[in-house]
Amino acid sequence: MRLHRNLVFATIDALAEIFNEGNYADKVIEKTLKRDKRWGSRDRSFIAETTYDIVRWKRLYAEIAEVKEPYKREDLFRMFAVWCVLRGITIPDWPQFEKTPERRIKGRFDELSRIRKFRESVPDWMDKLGEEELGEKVWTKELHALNEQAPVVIRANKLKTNPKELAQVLSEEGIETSNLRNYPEALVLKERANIFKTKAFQNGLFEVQDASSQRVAEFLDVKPGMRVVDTCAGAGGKTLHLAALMENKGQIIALDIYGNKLKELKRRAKRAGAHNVETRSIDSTKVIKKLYNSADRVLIDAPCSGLGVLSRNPDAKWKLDPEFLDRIRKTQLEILEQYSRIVKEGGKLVYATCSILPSENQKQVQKFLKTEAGKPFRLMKEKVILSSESGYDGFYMALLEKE
Ligand SMILES: C[S@@+](CC[C@H](N)C(=O)[O-])C[C@H]1O[C@@H](n2cnc3c(N)ncnc32)[C@H](O)[C@@H]1O
Repeated sequence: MRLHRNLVFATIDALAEIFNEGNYADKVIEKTLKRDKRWGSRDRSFIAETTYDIVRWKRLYAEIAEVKEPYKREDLFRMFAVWCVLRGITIPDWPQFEKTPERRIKGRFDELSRIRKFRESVPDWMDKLGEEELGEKVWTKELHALNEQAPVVIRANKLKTNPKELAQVLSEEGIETSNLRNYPEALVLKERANIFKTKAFQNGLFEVQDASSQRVAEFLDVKPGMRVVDTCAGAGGKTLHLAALMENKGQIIALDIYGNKLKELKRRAKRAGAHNVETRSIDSTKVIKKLYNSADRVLIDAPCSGLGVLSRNPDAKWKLDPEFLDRIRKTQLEILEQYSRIVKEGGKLVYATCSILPSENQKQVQKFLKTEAGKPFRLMKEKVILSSESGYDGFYMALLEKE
């Protein structure tokens, strides 16, 4: 691989913004890719993938390069040189890479690879917590899986198409996919591509949604004609899936505390042809109280650490901290206690997170069942999806019935 100066410089600029200014990697990359219209798809994927790679391996690379935060530009070039050496890419003879100690880099890599927190590149506190909660064996395997690049999975929108037909349409647009066994609506891309540009996407034939995430709406056991409340709907990944499972019949009320996310949800629902979705912003407790005892099904896709989706969002390793986790666990329990009241008698509730920590998952459900609001509920089943076992995101979901 020959490195192009403008692409490497764009990557270094993006890294400076992510590491030193604390901006979100996806947003920074999106902005960086708009910088030069002449960049083709290969150039764009070089910038995106290299930036994500160096974000993912930040601790390991910084340790090998012997640099400390806040990183100066020359430090970022040193980390970039580590990336090159470990991938067997010839270092260009630019002044920025003068005297790159290739042998020393390889030696340091071998040394540090013996220690999990360096090998898998995570902060000390996260490594300790993961081991405490999951045990040494599971955490080691899981962490390794969460450092793999995530495959691109899409969900065929059954309101408009089916996986077979969609695969054909995408193939005609030059995008090859394969089926995913046991995931009835999913297709996985054989090669990464900018699928948002396809006509199929613009016509609402699919959504990008990880395979594990596609399990959540299924778990809620919805039927056409039901009244369903999606309480933490965000931009509507699961809402749209629910609409498809309900064949557009019945009612879905999508809630979130952020109005801008719900705006995006509405745009996506229109594209997907989902007509039974109504959005409501939670701007006071009244919004929730008005819905008490009214829904056949309630989904709580709770805000969480996102530790199950590190392969998609490696940035979270550096943005999360133990205080945030404490706060989010409190919020999760409050949400469970309040929003569960929306379920009517005989109705069902799914509590889901994209975390793999029992303290955000099973333990929260157990705590909830002991509260006043939890008393009428019975845990019907729960599913723990580990990335190391499924090959997709880590997720948790619990189905509860109100008796
Ligand atoms: C895991 S995300 C939801 C993802 C979304 N369901 C999807 O499938 O695309 C959690 C969502 O909860 C929202 N949220 C955070 N605190 C909340 C609260 N107290 N009540 C309702 N929603 C909340 C966040 O804005 C975020 O959109």
